[in-house]
Amino acid sequence: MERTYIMIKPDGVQRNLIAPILERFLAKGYILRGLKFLTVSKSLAETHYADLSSKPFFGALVEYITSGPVVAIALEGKDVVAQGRKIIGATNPAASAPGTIRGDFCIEVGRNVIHGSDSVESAERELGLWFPEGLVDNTPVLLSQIYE
Ligand SMILES: Nc1ncnc2c1ncn2[C@@H]1O[C@H](COP(=O)(O)OP(=O)(O)OP(=O)(O)O)[C@@H](O)[C@H]1O
Repeated sequence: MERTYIMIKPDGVQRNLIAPILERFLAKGYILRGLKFLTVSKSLAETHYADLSSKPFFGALVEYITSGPVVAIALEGKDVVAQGRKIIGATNPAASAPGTIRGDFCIEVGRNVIHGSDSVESAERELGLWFPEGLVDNTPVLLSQIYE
């Protein structure tokens, strides 16, 4: 089944949003396949955001992501990449709908509390980067109550 990479950014961790953010994905029914609390090196941050290296905010973005520990999360589920992005909301919280994570928990684009892969291909690349050891086998016994 499809997988995605979600990351609670340093501001989300510092603002004690780990539990409420995780709750939204797990209550929905997505399966947890990886969970890690770690400090991010500059090189990992630069590799993760390599696509944005020419943007004027790249330096500030790397500084932000390395400013404190993050929570790295691997989730699995039907259409989890696109649905996960909906749960997260628009990149700029000013445009994120209420009810989304960014719409409910943050104000500025440079402090938008969470990351979610934007395509199945980026998800696989990012999961390889953040979980090089592989994911955890985790098949909930209640799977038939989530999927028909
Ligand atoms: N104009 C900007 N000014 C400052 N930071 C920005 C700006 N645009 C994007 N960012 C930061 O860079 C991150 C990556 O930007 P991207 O365009 O990939 O958005 P995204 O895919 O919604 O976000 P993410 O990759 O974090 O899920 C954003 O989440 C935000 O933290």
